Amino acid sequence: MRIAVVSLFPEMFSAITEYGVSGRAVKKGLAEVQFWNPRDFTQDKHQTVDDRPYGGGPGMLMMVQPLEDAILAAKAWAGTEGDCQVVYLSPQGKPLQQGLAQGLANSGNLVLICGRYEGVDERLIERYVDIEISIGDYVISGGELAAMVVIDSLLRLLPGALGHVDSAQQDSFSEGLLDCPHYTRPEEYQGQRVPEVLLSGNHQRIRQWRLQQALIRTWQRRPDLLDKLSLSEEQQTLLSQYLNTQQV
Ligand SMILES: CN1CCN(C(=O)c2nonc2N)CC1
Repeated sequence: MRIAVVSLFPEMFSAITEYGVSGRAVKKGLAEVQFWNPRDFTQDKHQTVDDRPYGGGPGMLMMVQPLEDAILAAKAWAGTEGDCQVVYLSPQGKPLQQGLAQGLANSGNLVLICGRYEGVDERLIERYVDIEISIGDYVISGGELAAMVVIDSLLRLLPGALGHVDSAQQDSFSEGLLDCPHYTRPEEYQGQRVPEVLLSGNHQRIRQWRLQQALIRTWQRRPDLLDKLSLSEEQQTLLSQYLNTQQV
């Protein structure tokens, strides 16, 4: 998988290309990440990359010519092996959720456009962008952090990225549920013991306990997620067992 990033600050991306699960995925060659900086495509001695908005108002936009030339170069690289999707990160985009991350991980190559200043000319979005993606209903200083969140969320889903094939499956949201509680040594910490079932060695009981805890946590913290799910018979039984103890 090739991921082309168009950004004025490519150095920021070492946070995901050089550390942790995402860094190991890149090192293993599960994905190639390359960068195209619009500043390298400027044609003036000052290397200007911003421009004033028509209609006035505060702030600047990314200058069209350097950005477009960077996008074309990125597409040329990302598009050489099959088709590629062009993503623009913005608060106006489709909210990033686990299903979208999985879809991106299963898709072909990607071009990620990171806006700065007040954003980019709408005509470039119309001409080149296949999907706008938002990481949340808030405004950050540029598209780079959002692009890193998108890249990290999809890299960990690539086959071979995680040590244990089940890890991604057991993550929060993998079945539309929040994650269950986790425990490690010591067995007793300041008077609090690890739940006995986790010490039992009974894998079926442990699986069921973890699933029930995930259902309870989702019911308590994100009932909106439960509303979207059609629970399996086992999931319904496990949640009902808990709710019956709560006189809900
Ligand atoms: C131009 N620039 C504005 C700020 N920005 C975001 O707030 C954002 N991106 O993706 N999800 C978000 N929220 C990125 C693009």
